[in-house]
Amino acid sequence: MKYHELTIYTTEEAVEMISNFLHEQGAGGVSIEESGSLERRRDLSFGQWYELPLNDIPEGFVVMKGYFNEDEDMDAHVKAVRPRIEELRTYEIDPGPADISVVTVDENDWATAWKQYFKPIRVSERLTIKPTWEDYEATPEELVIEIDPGMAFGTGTHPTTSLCLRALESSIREGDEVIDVGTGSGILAIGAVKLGAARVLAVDLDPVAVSSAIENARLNGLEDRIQALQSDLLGVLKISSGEASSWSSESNPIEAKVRAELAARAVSEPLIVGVPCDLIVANILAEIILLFLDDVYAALKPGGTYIASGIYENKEETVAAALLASGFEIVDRVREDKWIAFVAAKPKGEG
Ligand SMILES: C[S@@+](CC[C@H](N)C(=O)[O-])C[C@H]1O[C@@H](n2cnc3c(N)ncnc32)[C@H](O)[C@@H]1O
Repeated sequence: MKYHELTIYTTEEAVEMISNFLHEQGAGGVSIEESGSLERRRDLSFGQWYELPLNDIPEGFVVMKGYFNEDEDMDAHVKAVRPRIEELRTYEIDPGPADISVVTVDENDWATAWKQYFKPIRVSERLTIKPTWEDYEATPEELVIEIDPGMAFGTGTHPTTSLCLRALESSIREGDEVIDVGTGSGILAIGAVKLGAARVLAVDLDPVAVSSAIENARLNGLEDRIQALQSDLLGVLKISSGEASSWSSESNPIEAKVRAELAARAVSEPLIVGVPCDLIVANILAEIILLFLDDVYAALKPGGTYIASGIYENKEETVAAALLASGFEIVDRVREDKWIAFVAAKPKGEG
């Protein structure tokens, strides 16, 4: 299968806006190559992210790539995006040269090109992430997460992921039942079990991520303790409890599909995590975190922990206020680069 790759040469200050434009045009993923950086930053809503070699992009500039399906009308997308980028200048955001080009790439090249830059990495005191294709000799106290993220987000080297893994390391108690929302490659679910969780329900809206999480759970020998399902946020809990009042199959086709699947497998595959559970972790965008705080609160036991990541510094106070308004206590804020993860607790004695 082939993809169109739309490339825009622009500035760091315009990145967030242009990324939104590309998503609004229907890009399935966006990658960002920065000056002197080893990283492509994460896609802002879909979750694609991978590493690149050092490059010669000047300081302050970036190369963004939006990925579109083969059958998309790329001329129309370029026509739609170009004036919106130019309009940024009227808001005193400088998009730089904003050159746009389109090439068609083979999915296989795209899906595997990053692999050579993904190496074993120690992300916390005890956890090391190891690509499945690399040799690595772990020390006895190290917990190794084997990962082949494929097309799903979650190599563990992105700050939003490593913040979650560190927060999990300090929060998980032996035998905890955990839900991982937006599991991507399943990296946090696997990390949670390695750190002592009894079982993890791992959900993602993207079926590619669900398959990747299932495969990675298997690679780590944890298929009995990690259940990966497609779900829009915590929608799967409502389906399994038979409570479907807040949405209908017409308005949410994914949930309709999941409901049908669960109904078909209801006897053979009930949810492996009891709700309310001990800990929920979500590494998704701040905007999405804000959408389902009440559902997270309801799905946690009193005294339970919520680790919320994927929050860029400009959204820190909005998320903090929303957590408090939903009834959570903020236990900790951890940061890396300009990303923040919150560790919050549902107060003991709350129903
Ligand atoms: C930033 S990635 C996190 C992946 C992994 N948990 C990690 O920490 O590296 C965010 C993930 O959330 C998923 N996602 C986005 N919106 C979602 C939604 N409404 N419901 C469930 N998952 C969603 C994306 O498909 C993506 O896999």
